[in-house]
Amino acid sequence: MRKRYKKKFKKSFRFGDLIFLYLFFIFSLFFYLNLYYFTLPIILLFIFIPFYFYYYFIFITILFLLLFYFYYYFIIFLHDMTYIHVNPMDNKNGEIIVSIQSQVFDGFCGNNVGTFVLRRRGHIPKILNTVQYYSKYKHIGAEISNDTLKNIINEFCKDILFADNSSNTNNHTTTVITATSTTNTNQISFLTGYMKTYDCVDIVMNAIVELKKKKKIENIITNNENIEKIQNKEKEQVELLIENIINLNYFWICDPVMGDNGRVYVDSDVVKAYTKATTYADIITPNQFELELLSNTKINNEKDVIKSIDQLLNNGSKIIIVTSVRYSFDASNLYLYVGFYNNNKKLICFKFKIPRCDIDICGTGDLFTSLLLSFILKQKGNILKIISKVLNIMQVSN
Ligand SMILES: Nc1ncnc2c1ncn2[C@@H]1O[C@H](COP(=O)(O)OP(=O)(O)O)[C@@H](O)[C@H]1O
Ligand SMILES: Cc1ncc(COP(=O)(O)O)c(CN)c1O
Repeated sequence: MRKRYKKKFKKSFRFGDLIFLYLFFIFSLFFYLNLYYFTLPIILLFIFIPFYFYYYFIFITILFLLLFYFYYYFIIFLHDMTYIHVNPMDNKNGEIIVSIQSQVFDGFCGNNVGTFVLRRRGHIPKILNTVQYYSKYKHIGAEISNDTLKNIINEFCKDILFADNSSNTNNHTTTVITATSTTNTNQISFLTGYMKTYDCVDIVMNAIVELKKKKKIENIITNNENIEKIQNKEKEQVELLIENIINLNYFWICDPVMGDNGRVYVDSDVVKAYTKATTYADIITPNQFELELLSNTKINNEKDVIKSIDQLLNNGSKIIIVTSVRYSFDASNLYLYVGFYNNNKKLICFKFKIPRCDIDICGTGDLFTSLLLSFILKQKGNILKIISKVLNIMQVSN
C-alpha cells in the first residue's frame, strides 16, 4: 500500500509540473479577467481540493494563496499611492470650482482636459464652455453669445449670494441650490482659459470682480508682525506659503490663452481685455508669447522675463507663472518662472528647468492650470512644492 502510494506520488510529481502550469494559466486568466477579488481564493481552493491528498499540492496551494494575498494587497497599496480616493459626489468641504474654457468635438484642450483632470482628482467643477469648436486646430463651430454668457454667470452669482443670505438668516424654506446653501460659499475658485472675444473676457472678469465685491472678499493681508518674529530661514518659508500670497477662499486662475510661438488664435483686441484682467486675477499663467503680448516686451533673456513679471504684478495680480520660456541658446530645455511680491513688496522669482520634448503640443497649458488649481486646493502650503508636483505629472519622457 505504501509502495503504491509512493509510486503514484513519484508519477504524479512529473505530472504535477503540468498541473502547476495549468494552475498558473488559470491564475493568469483570472487576473486577466480582473477577477482577483475575494472570490478567487475560494475558486482556487475548489480547484485544488482534488489534489489535496498529495502534500506537494497542499504546499503549492498554500503558497499560491499567500502569494495571491500579498499580490492583492500590493496592488491595493500601489493604487492608493497613485490615486486619490475621493467620492466625486462627496463635496463635504464645500468647495466651488468654476471652469470657464473652450470645448472641442475632437481632441484634448480646454474643458475637455481641465474638467476631466479636476473630476479625476475628486473635484466637482461647474462647467461653462466659451466655444464649441471642431478641434483645437480647426476653429469651426460657435462661440457662446454675450447674452447666454451673461445669463448663466448672473444666475450663478445670484445663487451664490442667495446661498449666503439663506445661510445667514437660516431661511431654508425657499428653493434654489439647497446643496450649496449648506456649504461654505466663500470657497470659490475660478479657472478661466480660452475665450475668443474681448466681450467674453470682459463679461467673465466683471462678474468675478462684482462677486468679490458683493461677498466682501478681502485680498490676503499677511500678518507682518508674526513674520518678523520668525527667524530668517523660516521667514523665507512663510513667504512661500500660497495662503500668504493669495486668498485661498476665493481666487481666480486666469490663463490668458491668446497664442503660442507667434500664432494668435483669438480676436486681436483680447490682449486689451487680458491686460485689464491682470489687475484682478490672482494667478496668471501666460506662456512666453502671451507674456510678451501682456507686457509688450520681447523676451530674449531672463532679465526680460523678470521685468515683464514685475510689470504684471504691479498691475495687481498676485502670482505670475510663466509656464514655458524657450531660449535660443538652450534648445533642449524649457524654463518655467514663478514670481510674486513678498511682504515688503520685494519681487521673489524662481525658475524651474524642464527637459523639452521636441514637439509642440496644444492643450498642455490647460492640463497645467487644472492640476495647479487642484494642488492649490488639496495641498496648499509652499508654492514651489505645488508647482513641482504639477510638473512631475506633466513630465513626459522623450
Ligand atoms: N515640448 C514640451 N516638452 C516638455 N514639456 C512641455 C512641452 N510643452 C509643454 N510642456 C509642459 O506643459 C506646460 C505648459 O506648456 P505651455 O506650452 O507653456 O502652455 P500653453 O499650452 O499655454 O502654451 C509647461 O510648463 C511644460 O511643463
Ligand atoms: C479651442 C482651444 N482651446 C484652448 C486652447 C489652449 O491650448 P493651450 O493649453 O495649448 O494654451 C487652444 C489652443 N490651441 C484652443 O484652440
